[in-house]
Amino acid sequence: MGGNRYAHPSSVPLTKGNTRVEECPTPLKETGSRATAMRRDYSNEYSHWNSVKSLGQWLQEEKVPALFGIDTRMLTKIIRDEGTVLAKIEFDGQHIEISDPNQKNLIAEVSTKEIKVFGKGNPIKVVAVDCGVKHNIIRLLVKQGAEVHLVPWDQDLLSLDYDGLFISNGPGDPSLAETLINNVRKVLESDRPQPVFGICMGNQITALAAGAKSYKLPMGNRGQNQPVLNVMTGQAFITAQNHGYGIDSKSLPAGWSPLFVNANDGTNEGIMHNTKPVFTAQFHPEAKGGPTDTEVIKDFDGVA
Ligand SMILES: NC(=O)CC[C@H](N)C(=O)O
Repeated sequence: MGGNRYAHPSSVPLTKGNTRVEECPTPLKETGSRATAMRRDYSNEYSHWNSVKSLGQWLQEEKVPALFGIDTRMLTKIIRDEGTVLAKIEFDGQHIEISDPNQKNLIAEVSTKEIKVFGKGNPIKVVAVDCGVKHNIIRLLVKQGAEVHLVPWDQDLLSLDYDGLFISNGPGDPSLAETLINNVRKVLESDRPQPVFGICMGNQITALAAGAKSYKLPMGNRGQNQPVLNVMTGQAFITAQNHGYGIDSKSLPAGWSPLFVNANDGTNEGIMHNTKPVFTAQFHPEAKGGPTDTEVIKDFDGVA
C-alpha cells in the first residue's frame, strides 16, 4: 500500500476510460479489513499511457476480492434508503463471518509505532497525532514551515514541547479512541497557550475531549463537492470529505461553538473554542477541489 495510509497504490494502475484506483476508506493490509471492489463493468484491456498493470492484477496482489457485472445503481439505492450496511462476498462453499470494522479501535492499528520527524530544522514545531494521517497533510504543514513530529495515537501530549498540536484524520469510530480523547482533554484543561487544530477524526476527537457527543451518520458524507458554511463569516466553501461519524453540535459544552456547518444536511463540519486558539475541520482542507478554497492549514501555522 506504499506510503499512504488510505491505501493509495504507489504506482497507480489506470484502466480504460481514465478510471483510476483511488483512496480506500480504510487501510487494507494494516487493519486486516476485507475491502472489496465492485464495478458495473470491467475492461481487461487497459490502454492509459500511464498504466503499469491492470486493476485486476493490482487487486490480486493486494488480496482484495472484486466483483463486476453488478448493478451498482441498485446498490446505491439500497444504501441511500437504509444508510450504511455491512456486506460480505462469499464464494460457493466458503462461508465467512461478517465482521464490523466499527467495533474496533482502528486508529490503534494504523497509527505510527514510533515518533517520526518531517521537515527537520523548520522553525515551527508541530506535534501531529497520527490517527492514520494522510501524507498530504504532513507535506502541507512542512511547506508552511513546520517541523512535524508525528506521534503514536496514545502518546502522552502534556509532556511534549510544541508550538502547535495537530490531530489527524483516521478510520473508524472516534469514541473508541479513549486514550487519545483523555490525552487531548488534559491538553484542553491545562490552559496551554499553543494552538490545537484537527482534521476529520481530529475534529471528532477534539469535540469528544471537550465533552461533546459523536454519533454514526445514517449516510456518511463522502466526495469532493460538499458545501460547507463558515458559521462565523457566512463564507461558503466546496469541500472534500470522507466520514461516517459526526459531532452533535448541540452537545458542545459552554465555551465552544460550531465553526463550520454542512449546507446540505446541517451536520457539524468543525468546532472552535470561544477564547482559546483551538479549531477544527470535519472536511479535508488539504484535499480541496480548487487551488485555494480551504487553506485552513495556513491559518493554523499562522497562529502556531
Ligand atoms: N476521514 C476521517 O478522518 C474519518 C473520521 C471517522 N473515521 C469517520 O468516519 O467519521
